[in-house]
Amino acid sequence: MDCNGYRLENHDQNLFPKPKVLVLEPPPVFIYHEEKLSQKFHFLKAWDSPLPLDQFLTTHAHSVQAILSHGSCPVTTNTIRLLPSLGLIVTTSAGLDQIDLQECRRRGVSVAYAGSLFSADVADIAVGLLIDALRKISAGNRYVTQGLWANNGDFSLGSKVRDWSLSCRKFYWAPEKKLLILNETSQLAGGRKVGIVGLGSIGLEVGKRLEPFGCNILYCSRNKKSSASYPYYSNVCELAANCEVLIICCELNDQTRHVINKEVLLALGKKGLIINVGRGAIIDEQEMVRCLMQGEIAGAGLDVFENEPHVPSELISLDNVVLSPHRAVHTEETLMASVDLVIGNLEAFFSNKPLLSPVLLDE
Ligand SMILES: O=CC(=O)O
Repeated sequence: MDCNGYRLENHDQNLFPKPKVLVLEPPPVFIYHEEKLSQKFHFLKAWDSPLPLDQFLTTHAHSVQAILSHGSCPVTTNTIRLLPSLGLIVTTSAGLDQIDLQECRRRGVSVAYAGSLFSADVADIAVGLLIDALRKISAGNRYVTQGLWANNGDFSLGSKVRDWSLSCRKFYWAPEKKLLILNETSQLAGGRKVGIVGLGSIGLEVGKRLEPFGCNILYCSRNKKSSASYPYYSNVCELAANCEVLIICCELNDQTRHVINKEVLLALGKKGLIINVGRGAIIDEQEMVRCLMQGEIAGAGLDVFENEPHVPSELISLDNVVLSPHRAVHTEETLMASVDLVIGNLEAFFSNKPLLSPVLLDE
């Protein structure tokens, strides 16, 4: 038995009750893997109770030592204050904007999170959205499924992932082949310029995936990264002015809320494309919708929105916008890994051992 009064393995439920963990709203790991999680812990399901949240929390105030949370479930000052025995919040997300970290710091509540568990999956979606928006894959799908192709419609052209400058194009006539040959080596003028906002683990994975496409990567983040050789911009507006695609990979906090504003979008320009796999509120969404509608930017690929699951209706009808339901983080495989990480963190906490993926709160 550990010093919290729990035995995590082979427990007799009467002698050694399972540790109680509060769930405010069920994260996908809980929805898909409740049975596995429930073998070890007793979950108090706030969303399932007829009691109003505050009353539910007050009822269980002294038995809740841990909360299981997720990216779109706020853990507020009020919730933390109503739980005097709370010692841990484990969130299945990499983002932490939904948790009042200041209150956690003040109260000495530890936080565990997903760290870089999902970074590769998120980067895959970022690149997928980019290629889709440039080459109009989803728009093409609609065109075919709506029967427009069969009706002799005209589907508009997309543009290259690898940008070629017209001035460098060279064609020559090869009489033996009776062909007009495009001289590729002499005409590669340099890749499409992609600006990454936030060069953390997701941003680095995005860069790694786009380099083989011949893209020129630029980035902007809080600090210049000594490990990255990409050109650095301290100002996001300058970055936008110097690239054709802007990919948002940073976290949401007071400094990054609406950092992609009208000025940045106009700097990105009429041929510019914006991809967001960070958080919706990093972009001023209303302004982005206006820019898309008025052709101030060329298109967007969006996995996150300001008021999820609500997506501005204007975006739904636009063919230059690709939408995804905030699923960049999850694949079947990472969801399984996420369950193990949640269990590992909760077991560590209830056994007074170091957390597997702690958030460093003392900054
Ligand atoms: O968006 C999801 C996450 O932060 O993990």
